[in-house]
Amino acid sequence: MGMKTGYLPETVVYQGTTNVNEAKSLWHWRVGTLTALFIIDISCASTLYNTVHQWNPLHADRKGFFDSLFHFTHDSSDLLLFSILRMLSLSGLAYYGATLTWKEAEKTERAKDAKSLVPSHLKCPGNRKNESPQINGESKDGLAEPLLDRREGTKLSKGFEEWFSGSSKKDIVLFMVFLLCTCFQAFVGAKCVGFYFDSTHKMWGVRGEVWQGVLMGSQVAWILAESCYVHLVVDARRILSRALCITKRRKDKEQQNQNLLAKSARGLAQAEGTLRGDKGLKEEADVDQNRFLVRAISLAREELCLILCAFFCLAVSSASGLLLPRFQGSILDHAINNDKPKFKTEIQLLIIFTVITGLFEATRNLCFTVVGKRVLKTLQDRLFMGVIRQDIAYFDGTTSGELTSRLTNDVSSMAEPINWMLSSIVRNAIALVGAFVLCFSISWKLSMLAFTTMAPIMHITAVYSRWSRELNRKRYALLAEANSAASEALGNVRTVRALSTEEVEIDRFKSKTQAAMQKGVRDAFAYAGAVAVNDWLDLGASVLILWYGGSLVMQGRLSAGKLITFELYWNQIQSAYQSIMSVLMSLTRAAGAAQRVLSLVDALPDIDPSSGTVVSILEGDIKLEDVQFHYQMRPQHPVLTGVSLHVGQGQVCALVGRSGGGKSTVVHLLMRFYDPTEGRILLDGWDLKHLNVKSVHKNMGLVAQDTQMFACSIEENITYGLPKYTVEDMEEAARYANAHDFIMRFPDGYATRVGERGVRLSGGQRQRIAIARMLLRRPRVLLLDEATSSLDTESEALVQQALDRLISEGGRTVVLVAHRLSTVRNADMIAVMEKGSVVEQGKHKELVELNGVYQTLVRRQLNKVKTTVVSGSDSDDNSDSVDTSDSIE
Ligand SMILES: Nc1ncnc2c1ncn2[C@@H]1O[C@H](COP(=O)(O)OP(=O)(O)OP(=O)(O)O)[C@@H](O)[C@H]1O
Repeated sequence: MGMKTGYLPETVVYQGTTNVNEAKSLWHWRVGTLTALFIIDISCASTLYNTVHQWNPLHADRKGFFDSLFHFTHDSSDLLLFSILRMLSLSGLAYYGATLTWKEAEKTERAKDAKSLVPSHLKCPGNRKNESPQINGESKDGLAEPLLDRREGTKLSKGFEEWFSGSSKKDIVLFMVFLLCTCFQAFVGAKCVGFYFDSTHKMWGVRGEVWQGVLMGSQVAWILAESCYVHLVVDARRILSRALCITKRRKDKEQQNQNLLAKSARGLAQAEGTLRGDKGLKEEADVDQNRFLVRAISLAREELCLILCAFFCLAVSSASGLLLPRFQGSILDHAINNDKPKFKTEIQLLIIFTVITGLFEATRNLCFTVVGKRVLKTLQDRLFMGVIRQDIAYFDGTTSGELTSRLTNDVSSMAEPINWMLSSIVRNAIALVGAFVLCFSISWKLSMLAFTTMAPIMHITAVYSRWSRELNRKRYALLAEANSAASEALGNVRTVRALSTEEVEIDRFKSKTQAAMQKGVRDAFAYAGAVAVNDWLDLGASVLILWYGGSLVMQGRLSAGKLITFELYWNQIQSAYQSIMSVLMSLTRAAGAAQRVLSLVDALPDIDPSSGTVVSILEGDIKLEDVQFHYQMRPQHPVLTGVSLHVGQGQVCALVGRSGGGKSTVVHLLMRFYDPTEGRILLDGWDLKHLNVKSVHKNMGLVAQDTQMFACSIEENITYGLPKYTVEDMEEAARYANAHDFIMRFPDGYATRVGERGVRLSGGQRQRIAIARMLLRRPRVLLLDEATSSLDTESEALVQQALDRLISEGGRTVVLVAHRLSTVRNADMIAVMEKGSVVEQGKHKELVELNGVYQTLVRRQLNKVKTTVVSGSDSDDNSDSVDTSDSIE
């Protein structure tokens, strides 16, 4: 089951419950549950009230403290009273939370309609044009209060803000509700086991016991219903904290609000580390432990044979394991009764079943561990596939450190619980249910009493899980930031050393790990607290069992062996429950990591490299029609504002202009790293958007400004991505790029390893290898983005020679971001770019005669050359990309 990943408006990241209808349906569902519970509760209590019963007559003569406390007569009016009290308090709180939820969610909904105020590229979904809400001031109905909500620093309506101000207040209320339910649970439990039904009224006796059972069962449900209240509050907050909303109407503040809204929207649109495609931000669906469980199971499905084998072993070991306490109890009974033959048989059976259990347990463990390891591998592969296919826009908004963290930390955190979850959950679930049934078969009253502690334990675990999930999500994000800081520092280690900023980098790294550690410690404290309270409750249950079970033994209504069997089953239930809980808790912890992993595994890129029409050979006719573009990380800064350009087949087009004019961006769009925001790019008359990117790239060669090398040999770098090649071809390409000679001077020749990102080569050498790589592919369209920028004058001349040769061969369309005037001068067409558009276009001579930007550009550079020659120093102004190393005259 995959998570849906849909587009979001650029302004808002919605997650989970986001609209009023959903909030209302949640509310209805939960209120329905509460009402049903209340009806069961009241009917049981009133039925018991009318049933002939009394406090256990065996205790009638006692006059201790507890006896006076629990000195019930025939009626159980106290039960009724408690039911009503509890129902009123819990429902009242839930209702209050829900009412606020509605109000605020409706405000949010209305606020979304205010999108007409937002600039078109920052619009929210939904539209009701007849309202013009504002951020500050009063609404036309005078009801709404300032309501501009961001992830942090939420500014909500007064009542709601007050309600949520100080989470301690909320926690106290929740704790009180929990306490109320728990106390009542204990009270009803103690009272019910003490009921004695008049045996002369047989019908009443049976019914009474049934109602008694249902009433005690409903207690468990009641305590869990407390979570209803928590959910209402949490959902309300989620709705509010995830919506960007405005609610007011006041004309004189419209402009201010627009700016504020656009600013907030930009904040979200440019947020780093968020999932984005070429078309904008994407929704990362929440992964809670249930979803995680489902995904884990679907991942493990591929190992069906091993899993089936493991389940078979599990079934055998669980069944024989469940019988062990029975043997242990009856061995004790036979020992007490001095029944030697039966004693011997039972001992033999115990040994046989112990051996069987151990054997199948070990096999089960082995199978599940192997499955776990395979799942980890599948997950790692899928994540890497998911990451590498993302749009370039996604990589603009993230760091390699963050991605490495996902590939390492997050994947192993996610896979770790899967490892033992498979083996643990099912085994313990079987043990839990089996022991539960067997406990009831021994004594239902004893079971009822013992289970009164179950609901509080479940509640505490659930509260901790909720809290811990959020905390761990933040912890993993901090770890990713630490990773990012480390890889950035290590990637730029020369700059760090040159500027002696080691301490700065260490502090940066430490601050992240420290924050992550603090969150981990908080989690450890909370975990220890939850475990401690659960252990106490557990011990309390054991005391109850021994107290009530012991009195049953003393009355002769239960054998000592059965009491021991019960105790053993109870321990089994406890340990099975705790194991399940610790798996669920680790699932909770891992859910944060899972969200980060699965969001990427599921996210499909907007520009899918393998879809679209496949072209085998491109002619090389390029047309840009009114192309507009802005980068997502800077949506307010249009880079191309309407570029129209036609480069015919076999033509050479030089893009020149000031730095930042958008020349490289044109090259990026031609490579389809991004799609234009408006306008079209046509290749041989085909809209580039409809062509298969992979097939287009086979026909295109790009040499970019920043040469990218892999940490392998020179040969592997030159032939990168080619399934077949001959050494002759490779050497020819290297010769063409004037790289062969320097390569052969290395002792290992083409086998020389270049180090990470080619650090063992000079910039010029790297660039020549990149050119050789491109030449070997013999592309129909060459894109040269300042391909010789890192070369010294001598090697630049050599490389330029190679490029000129290639260009002069003809038949290839070349788009080059100009670096040398000689190349520019010879180009079939020169396009001068300024502020995102082509301001002049033509041949060198025509442009010089035009006396416009091009001429100014050239003239300024000529002056610069003269100044440099006169002063004998280099100019530090590199802002123009037409080099002056050649004279144009
Ligand atoms: N990935 C990116 N995200 C956001 N903005 C970007 C990105 N890449 C480039 N820009 C911005 O886009 C504008 C155009 O950049 P571009 O690299 O196309 O200019 P250029 O004309 O090639 O400059 P130069 O001659 O210096 O290489 C610049 O203002 C730059 O800051």
